[in-house]
Amino acid sequence: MITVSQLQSPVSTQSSQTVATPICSKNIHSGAIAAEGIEMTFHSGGFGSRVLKGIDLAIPHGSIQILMGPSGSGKTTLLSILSGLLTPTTGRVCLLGQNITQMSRKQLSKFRLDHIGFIFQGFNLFPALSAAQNVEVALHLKNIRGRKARDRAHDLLEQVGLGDRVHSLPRNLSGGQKQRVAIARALAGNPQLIMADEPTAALDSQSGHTAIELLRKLAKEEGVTVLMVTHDPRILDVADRVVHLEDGRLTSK
Ligand SMILES: Nc1ncnc2c1ncn2[C@@H]1O[C@H](COP(=O)(O)OP(=O)(O)OP(=O)(O)O)[C@@H](O)[C@H]1O
Repeated sequence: MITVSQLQSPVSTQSSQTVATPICSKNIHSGAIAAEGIEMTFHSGGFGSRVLKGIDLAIPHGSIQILMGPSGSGKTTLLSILSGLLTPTTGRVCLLGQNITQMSRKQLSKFRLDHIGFIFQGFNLFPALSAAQNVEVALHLKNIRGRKARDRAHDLLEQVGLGDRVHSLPRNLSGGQKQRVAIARALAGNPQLIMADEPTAALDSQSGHTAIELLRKLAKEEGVTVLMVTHDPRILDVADRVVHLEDGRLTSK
């Protein structure tokens, strides 16, 4: 599992970027998310554990893709590699036509901030900040401040069904409500890609439905590409494709 603190490395949006951004070749990588020959081996105590054994994946813009598989099969590892949080042992990942595997750390941090919304487990909200302020933090990272940030945060919380809880502190919210604040925060920067690890796991039936409908709308009406790990059967109805990770390889069923 990945925590939000790993996702939110502080990034200066003002940095002067002089290094050219690595571009992917058009023939293979015209979709939103593409991966080629991804392998991942973890080393510990002198042993190597080969978790991913050659993953190829192409996900079109505006689609909802689900990644399933048994516990320990490498779903979180793959999602982390596809979102640039982990570097694969071999292979390359192209997001929105850019080769993230060749990016410098600085380029990658900026790319994630500009283009990816993360909804991962362990929502890690700032305990002293209200729901709205937690969302505003994500907007500040994108240089959206003041009234504009407040209005947008309230609007996002409204969309996830928390319009009446904008001033609540995390300790006064249920697990499902906190998860919805985390979803609102992930959407704050209008990301083109959403990477989610069990986004509806903590949600009751009504909240789960609201979150799923929101993701569906983002994909179908705004062309956002959603890749998520989930076991939630409710999401299968809105998915364009479900891929299964088994024994280090992907199968499409
Ligand atoms: N940083 C790491 N170092 C060593 N091994 C790791 C590391 N991260 C993951 N693993 C191992 O890789 C395998 C896949 O882990 P991963 O968390 O990706 O699986 P998962 O399918 O997401 O599991 P779950 O559904 O239980 O969350 C596991 O055997 C895990 O122990």
